[in-house]
Amino acid sequence: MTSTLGIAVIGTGKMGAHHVRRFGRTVGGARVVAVADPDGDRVKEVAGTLDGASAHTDPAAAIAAPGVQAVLIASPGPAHEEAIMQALARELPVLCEKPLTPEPAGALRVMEAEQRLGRRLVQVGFMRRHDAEYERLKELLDAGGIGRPLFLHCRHRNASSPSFFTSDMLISDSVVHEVDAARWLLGQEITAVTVLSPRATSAAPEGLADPRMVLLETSGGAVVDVEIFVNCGFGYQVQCEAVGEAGSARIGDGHAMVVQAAGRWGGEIVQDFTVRFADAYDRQLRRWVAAARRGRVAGPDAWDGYAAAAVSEAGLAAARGGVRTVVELADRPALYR
Ligand SMILES: NC(=O)c1ccc[n+]([C@@H]2O[C@H](COP(=O)([O-])OP(=O)(O)OC[C@H]3O[C@@H](n4cnc5c(N)ncnc54)[C@H](O)[C@@H]3O)[C@@H](O)[C@H]2O)c1
Ligand SMILES: O[C@H]1[C@H](O)[C@@H](O)[C@H](O)[C@@H](O)[C@H]1O
Repeated sequence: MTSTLGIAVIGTGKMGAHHVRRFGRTVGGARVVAVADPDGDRVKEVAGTLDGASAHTDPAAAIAAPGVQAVLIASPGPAHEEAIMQALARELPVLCEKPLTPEPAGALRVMEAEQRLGRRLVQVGFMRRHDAEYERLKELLDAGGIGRPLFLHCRHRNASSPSFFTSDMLISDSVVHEVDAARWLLGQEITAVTVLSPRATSAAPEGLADPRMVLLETSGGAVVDVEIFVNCGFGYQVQCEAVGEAGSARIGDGHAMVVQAAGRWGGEIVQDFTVRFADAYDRQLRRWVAAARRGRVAGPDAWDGYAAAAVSEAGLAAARGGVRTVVELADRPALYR
């Protein structure tokens, strides 16, 4: 492998363009050599910011472009599986934005493809696992610092939702982060989901069930509550308080500076994920690049993407039926143990 990893970026919308900017600025050892997006103007604009990257409207062409050694997928969730399969057919390492696939069936097919290859090549962009605060909380829990965990109280607030957001996406696109974080922090699977939908905020677009309260039960007997509120108006907040038998620990309270002046004190609330998780995205990419150069993954894998999708599926059924829904999880293949 050459000293600089050649990357194809599939999907050059908000997140894809963000990742593209990281290569060459905060993430070394890799270079974007091809970009793809069905929106021809968009892909040309992003390619224009790069030195010599080819622009494609067909993702398959970008993945097959000369010099591509790894693939970063940042297209919408329903398009992930097809691009992953094209990358796996070439045995290329993949970093796929969350959700791996919106439904568990697609994730199972991805796992089957990896098992045929006999190795894990797919990493999922659950970037919270690379966030310094989440890492500290995980270390504390693993060291038994607050005793056996009983609860995780989570708040996940976005200032506003994009125009394409649906009520299902509050669960499959947003709460999916808490699902992965809870599985990772606790080292347990999610076994059942309950969803409560209070009266919607008047700030939400017509028909959007926002906010929601999602309750997750875990295989170790803990309970996780998640307030998901994607039109809260005031900013981007992701908080998590773990309560154990011997104490509690909380992350996500504040990230910006506090200014004291003219007889007042105060701070700003960050407005979106690109600011709150900037360091986590950098660390995620650096670790992925380092691992991809060795043909490995460095973080949540296809099993984690599958488990999260299975919980989302149960969550959507719970929301529709108004009842507690048990998560159906396949046996964990040996490759992912
Ligand atoms: N980890 C995070 O915090 C985070 C934050 C935002 C978005 N995301 C994820 O990133 C992905 C993209 O989200 P976004 O906010 O950038 O959306 P976006 O709508 O801004 O961008 C998506 C882009 O993909 C393109 N596209 C559509 N179909 C495609 C296909 N088949 N192949 C390639 N490109 C295609 C669109 O033209 C668009 O330019 C989603 O999976 C989303 O969940 C993750
Ligand atoms: O795609 C985004 C992204 O994953 C953010 O991290 C999350 O806060 C949003 O709710 C979601 O829509």
